[in-house]
Amino acid sequence: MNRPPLDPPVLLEARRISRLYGPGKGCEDIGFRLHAGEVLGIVGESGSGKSTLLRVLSGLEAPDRGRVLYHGHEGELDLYAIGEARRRALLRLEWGLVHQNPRDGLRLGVSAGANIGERLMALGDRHYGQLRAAGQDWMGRVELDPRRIDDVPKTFSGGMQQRLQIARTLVTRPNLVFMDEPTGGLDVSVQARLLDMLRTLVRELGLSVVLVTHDLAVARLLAHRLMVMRRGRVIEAGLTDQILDDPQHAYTQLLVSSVLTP
Ligand SMILES: Nc1ncnc2c1ncn2[C@@H]1O[C@H](COP(=O)(O)OP(=O)(O)OP(=O)(O)O)[C@@H](O)[C@H]1O
Repeated sequence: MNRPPLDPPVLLEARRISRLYGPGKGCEDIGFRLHAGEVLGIVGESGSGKSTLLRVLSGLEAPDRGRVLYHGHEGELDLYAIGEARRRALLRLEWGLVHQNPRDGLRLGVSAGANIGERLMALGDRHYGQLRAAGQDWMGRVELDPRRIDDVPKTFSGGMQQRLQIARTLVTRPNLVFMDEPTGGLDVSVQARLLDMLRTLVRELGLSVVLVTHDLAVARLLAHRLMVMRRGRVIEAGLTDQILDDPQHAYTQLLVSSVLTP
């Protein structure tokens, strides 16, 4: 993907973040800036610290050291200097989180329409007809049959559940989206279609995304920039095409030549 034009404002900034469970386990001394409209991919083999970093960035786990700054509707917020309640509110109202396993992001026992409408209701939307219309509209956008709006996600396939989770996340037009292996755990053909759909949505909505993936094909298609992690540290960072076409670090070269990809 090409970089977005102009020089959009910084949305999220990580300053020397560390969260370590043991030597090389977790993430260490990570710094970057995410600009509005940009997709930042965090890649690396299993255990390199990608999910730990994402949890810290998305307000779910405090770092041992460092700061996460978010430049949102209220100006600059230091994520771990504000209270837990405000952090949770950010995740509910301004951010979106797409889990690898849709079951972690959906309420399986309530209808597809309610799953989508719920986040809008959290923003104050109470009009039943509008919530239902938004549910149908978003089901269509993620290529789910809107006639299944009253069905519960338990009756959907894994790929369909992931689409629904994406609809539920994006319906509120979040300012910032975190995605953890959004196509992981799905059949290859299902992955390809989902990836295509995600790419279209990211482009159309101009989403700002932090994306964790071990799959370089996913990173290539979605991310403008990449950070390559190994044993908790970023060993290489830059534009996606540069990193994947001309990796400088020996580990990245191995990763790109697929030797290390699971
Ligand atoms: N809560 C925890 N307690 C102890 N160790 C942890 C915890 N969470 C992660 N780790 C360890 O930190 C390291 C990094 O894990 P993390 O899940 O961040 O890696 P990852 O790159 O996301 O891997 P994967 O792709 O397999 O999810 C691993 O060695 C893991 O065992």
